[in-house]
Amino acid sequence: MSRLAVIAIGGNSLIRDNSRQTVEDQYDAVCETAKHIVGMIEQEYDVVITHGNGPQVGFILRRSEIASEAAGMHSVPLVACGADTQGALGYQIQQAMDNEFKKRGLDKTAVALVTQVVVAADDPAFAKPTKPIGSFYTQEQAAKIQSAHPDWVMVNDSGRGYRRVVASPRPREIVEKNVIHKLVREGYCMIAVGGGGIPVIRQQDGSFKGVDAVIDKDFASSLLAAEIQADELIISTGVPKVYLNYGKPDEQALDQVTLAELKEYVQQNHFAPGSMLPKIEAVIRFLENGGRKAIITNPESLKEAIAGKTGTHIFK
Ligand SMILES: Nc1ncnc2c1ncn2[C@@H]1O[C@H](COP(=O)(O)OP(=O)(O)O)[C@@H](O)[C@H]1O
Ligand SMILES: NC(=O)OP(=O)(O)O
Repeated sequence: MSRLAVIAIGGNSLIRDNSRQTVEDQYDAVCETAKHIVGMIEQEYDVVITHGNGPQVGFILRRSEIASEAAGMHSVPLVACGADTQGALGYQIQQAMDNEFKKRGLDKTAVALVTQVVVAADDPAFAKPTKPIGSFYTQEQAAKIQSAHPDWVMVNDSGRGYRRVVASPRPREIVEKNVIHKLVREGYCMIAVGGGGIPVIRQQDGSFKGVDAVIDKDFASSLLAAEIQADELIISTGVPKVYLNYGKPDEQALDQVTLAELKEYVQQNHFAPGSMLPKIEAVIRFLENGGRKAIITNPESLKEAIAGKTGTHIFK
């Protein structure tokens, strides 16, 4: 049987730089990533692709707020903005994967599945926003925005600029996990848990209700990978490997690491909160919940990484 992998694509990795943020630019980046994932599928992998939406969900929310302020249009709740990103990015990934399958003569079909993820209504994250969304601002821009929008919470996002943050509760259950598992094992290339999943709470009568938040896609991907008993969790982001002393003169790439060593490095603060740290925590959760192997690398290194030639490989 093929190996089953959940592969998480970063929302930032689809926005290549601040001057290239159009929908067409994003599709180019998606096509580039799709080529690398199809290369992986050719190596006997069944794949569930998950993706981030941090930049995209923030753009949609801001557009809606501006239209509401300027033209009295109805505003769009954050949960609906997240659902919009699942559809729009899911469409792009599905089309790019299908086109690449055809180009290479592979009899495969990609399916983007709208995915809801259950969170706890009393998750403390609702009172303490931490998830960066939308554009990056300079310190001066951020100060101006903050005085115009006193209700916004803004943070410095890993030294890359200032961003608005929203609540990011912990994912607890993936509502559509069984259908994702069934379809991927039937040979479909699944695209699921987009943007970390649409956050919903389970009400007393058992019904679901959407809530305004953005779930971390690495945490949701880790949960999905554990729930469908994936062989590997692969996190595709902006760097080929994880580093100790990242960005410093004595930076050191990690090739193979055990779970115990990784936990040590977390204690030593090697991973930036809001960027690499959530990925590391997602890997730790996957390995503690029955997973055996995780890889962190960038899209262009995927094929080499699954062959063990690059990337950071983490084992139990
Ligand atoms: N220790 C580290 N090793 C490698 N990259 C790191 C480290 N600490 C922080 N980073 C940064 O984290 C980034 C990945 O986070 P981010 O861009 O938020 O993810 P995503 O691809 O999911 O959008 C890398 O591109 C790198 O700039
Ligand atoms: N939802 C989410 O985690 O998105 P990013 O990966 O783009 O931050």
